[in-house]
Amino acid sequence: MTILELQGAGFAYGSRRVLDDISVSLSEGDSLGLVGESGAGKSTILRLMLGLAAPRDGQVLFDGAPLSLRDRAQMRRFRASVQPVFQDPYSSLDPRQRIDRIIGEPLRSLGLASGADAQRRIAEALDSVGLPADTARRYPHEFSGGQRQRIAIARAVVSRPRLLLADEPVSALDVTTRVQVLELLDRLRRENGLSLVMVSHDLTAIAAACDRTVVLQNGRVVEQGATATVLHDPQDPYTRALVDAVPRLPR
Ligand SMILES: Nc1ncnc2c1ncn2[C@@H]1O[C@H](COP(=O)(O)OP(=O)(O)OP(=O)(O)O)[C@@H](O)[C@H]1O
Repeated sequence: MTILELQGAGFAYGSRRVLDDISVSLSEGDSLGLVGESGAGKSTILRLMLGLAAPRDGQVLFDGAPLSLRDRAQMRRFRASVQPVFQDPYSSLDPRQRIDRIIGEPLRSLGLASGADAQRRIAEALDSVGLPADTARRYPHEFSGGQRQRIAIARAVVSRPRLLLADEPVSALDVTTRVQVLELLDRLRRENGLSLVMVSHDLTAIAAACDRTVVLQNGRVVEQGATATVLHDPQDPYTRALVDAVPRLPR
């Protein structure tokens, strides 16, 4: 079943059009990479997919129904189902809050669990990202970048979402940690049937995490398909230039 779909979506900041006629859909278990040079519109697509902005043209469908930012019941289901993971695990975690409070935030704001039930779900989320239970009682500054990104991912999965939207989730991390966080995302997908949209400049990360890839140029889709095909047999000259800029792509 389709979880989230953009149908002919267009967007503009003021009079400046930045997206045109974008159609992409995510079903259970799908993983989709969004690539394209800086300014191509990747983050803006994530904003539409997260319900942080409404498209000027076309529509966003959630479980087959148009997403309405004013429909509170629908937005509550949407927020529990579709969760973001941000780029920078340093600035995305409030340094004054204990980890259990940070991870429990979606449970509180969505009214999903409280008290012992919430603590159980926080412990489960920590376990699912490979962090020990005592992490809950500590503060962000006690953790490395990779551990912080695991904490951010624990916060993203605590509401038991169906879809994660990740904007450059590994670009702030060193190479070894990158691989570990990509493996974690892959395991969460396999074990929990999670779907993933990932924006990245790093085509190696896209190749590791995403079955399908959409290539954007100036707010338009120039190519989309199976990641292996898009990266190893690009049809569009723009995609070819992106791929040629990477010294070695894994086969
Ligand atoms: N708040 C804003 N106000 C005005 N223009 C914006 C705003 N945010 C983004 N833009 C413009 O919209 C276009 C698309 O930006 P967007 O951030 O979606 O691209 P991107 O592909 O994610 O880029 P990057 O890889 O650099 O993050 C760019 O031309 C950008 O300058």
